[in-house]
Parts: sequence; structure tokens; C-alpha cells
Amino acid sequence: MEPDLIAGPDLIAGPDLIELDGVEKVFDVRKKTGFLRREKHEVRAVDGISFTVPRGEMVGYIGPNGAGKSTTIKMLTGILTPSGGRLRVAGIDPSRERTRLARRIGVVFGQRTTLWWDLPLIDSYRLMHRMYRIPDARYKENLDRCVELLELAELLDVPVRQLSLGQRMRGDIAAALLHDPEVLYLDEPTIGLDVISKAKVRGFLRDLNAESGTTILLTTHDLTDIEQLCKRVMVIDHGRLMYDGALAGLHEAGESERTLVVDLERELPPLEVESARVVKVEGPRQWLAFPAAESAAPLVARVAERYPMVDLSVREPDIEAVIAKMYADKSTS
Ligand SMILES: Nc1ncnc2c1ncn2[C@@H]1O[C@H](COP(=O)(O)OP(=O)(O)OP(=O)(O)O)[C@@H](O)[C@H]1O
Repeated sequence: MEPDLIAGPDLIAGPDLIELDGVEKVFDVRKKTGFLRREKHEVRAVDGISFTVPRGEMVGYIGPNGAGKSTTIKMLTGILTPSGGRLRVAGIDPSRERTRLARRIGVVFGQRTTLWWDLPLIDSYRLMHRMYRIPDARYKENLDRCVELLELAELLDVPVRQLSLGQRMRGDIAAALLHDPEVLYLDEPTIGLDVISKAKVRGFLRDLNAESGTTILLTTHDLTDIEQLCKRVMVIDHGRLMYDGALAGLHEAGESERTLVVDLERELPPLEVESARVVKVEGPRQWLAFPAAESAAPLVARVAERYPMVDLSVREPDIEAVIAKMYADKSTS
């Protein structure tokens, strides 16, 4: 796909905290091609990406599996060195000055914990206090705030391995914030969480960004995360930036649909409602697809007016579907 889907976001003005200019990461891998034969070939995990993130912005960084998201984040933390291009975070070249950068960034990986598995939560925080040489007063202030807002008081003496996934995630987010980072990278922070835990994590991140002005780069497969948190979203696929702009624009580019799932009092023929179409019927439950860029409220009102409805929910399109649609539309245009 040509990069013409990239609409400059320009949503919040301010000095850029993250800067990427033509960044590349190429891995040399050896593939087995015969009994004893292995051929060397290149994987271009990140293939010339350029973008900037101003201080204080919260940006979604999304894409299908293997798109290059984690590789980008690893370069932004200094774990990986780019093969080409220029990259700066808070003016620092991450791979050259990883330790200096570590004091200014926080990282949360949904699939892994940075906490000590066998230690009570509070012991991990004490270790971080010393590792990052956080001044005592600041450590206490940040810890108290995180404990209160992330509801950790009851959990501080519990070994990490005994925490539920949602509790562990809140514990990890607090750990990433004890040293007051200016930038927070979150890699799938809501993966595997139940609805209530997701809401807690999202609420906390929204407040953190609004009140402390922490710049946040968020990768996720859950479009609701983006919808509730980010004004701007970047889509990466095959190591390239495919889209950079507002979420509504992404839905338009992919012409994606959301689904209203309606539970009726009884089985009925497919409902007839303006600007939605029934895509599935199962007993008294019906699925109505409607354009993702539109609000669900008028549709819900129309259904409720005409039909005996007992419950409803709205399902977001998944990211893979939106991106697949972007490709399909592009190749047929
Ligand atoms: N260390 C490595 N050596 C070789 N190839 C790698 C390495 N790390 C990543 N890759 C390859 O680079 C590409 C991008 O991987 P990356 O993990 O960045 O994708 P991702 O967008 O984070 O995917 P996911 O959503 O599945 O986590 C993939 O093809 C992957 O197999």
C-alpha cells in the first residue's frame, strides 16, 4: 500500500519527545532449506518508519501480528539498535545511552512482568527505589499515589506469583511510574484482563496522561483501548507506517463496521432498522452491523423504539479486520 493514507495528525502542538526518521531494523535469520542446509535471509521487521510524538500526547501504535510493533518499542527503549535511520527519545539516542534513557522512560509489557515473581509486591518497589536511585520523598509520593489510584494497598504484601493478571498488571504499571518517567511505553496493557480490570487500567492511564502530562505510546489489539484513550493512532504493517491520524479516519479508510448485539424478548424475523443490517440471528439474539465511525446511540434508540429489547452490547471491529479492509479497498480502487 502506498503511504497516501497517512494523514498528518497535528492534534496537539508541542516539542517532540519521540522522533523517528527512516528507522529500519533488519534481522539476519537462517532458515532450514534441506537436511543440512540453511540459507541466510533478511527479515525487515521495521522498514523505514518516520513519525514524531509531541510531549504529552497519548498515541496508539497498532498492527497485525508480526507487523513490527514490539521491534519499534525495543528500539525506543534501547534494547535493540536500529539498522538504519535516526531515532531520538527526549533528545537521547536510546541504544547509545540506554542507562541515561532508562531514568526517563517506563515500560510495561502485558505478556511479561518486570516484578520479582517470588517477592511481595512492595519488595519489588523497594528494589526499584534503589536501582533507579529515586529520591526518598519522590518515591514515597509516587508510591502513595499509585497505591491509591491503582488500588494496591491490599496487595503490597502478596507475592507477585499469587496476584491475578489484572492485579499484576496494575502492579506493573505502578512499577513503571515510580521514577516519574516522561514517556511510558505500554505493550498490550489490557491483554487477558476482565472488563472491570480493563476499565481500571484505562481510567488510570487517562488520568495519568491528563494530570501528569506523561507521553504514552500504546500498542494493543483492542480497539476499545484506542477509542477510549488515544486521539491519534498509527497503523504499522510489514514494518511500514500505513496510517497516522484519528481513529475515526481509520474506520473511514477501512470502512469498518461495529456490531450491535441485541437480545430480544422473543425470536423475531431479522430486524429492519435504518443504517444497520442484520448479519446473524440466533434465537432471540440478533447481530446488527453498522458503520464504525458512527455513534451507536441513535441506532440503539431506533431499535428500542420498535422492538422488545431486553439487553444489548456493542462489539468493536478487530484491528486485523480493519487493516484487511484497508488493503482490500486499496487494491480494488
Ligand atoms: N530477534 C529476532 N530475530 C529475527 N526475527 C525477528 C526478531 N524479532 C522479531 N522478528 C521478526 O520481525 C517481525 C516483526 O516482529 P515484531 O515482534 O516486532 O512484531 P509485532 O508487531 O510486535 O507482533 P505481535 O503483535 O505478534 O507481537 C516478525 O516477522 C518477527 O518474526
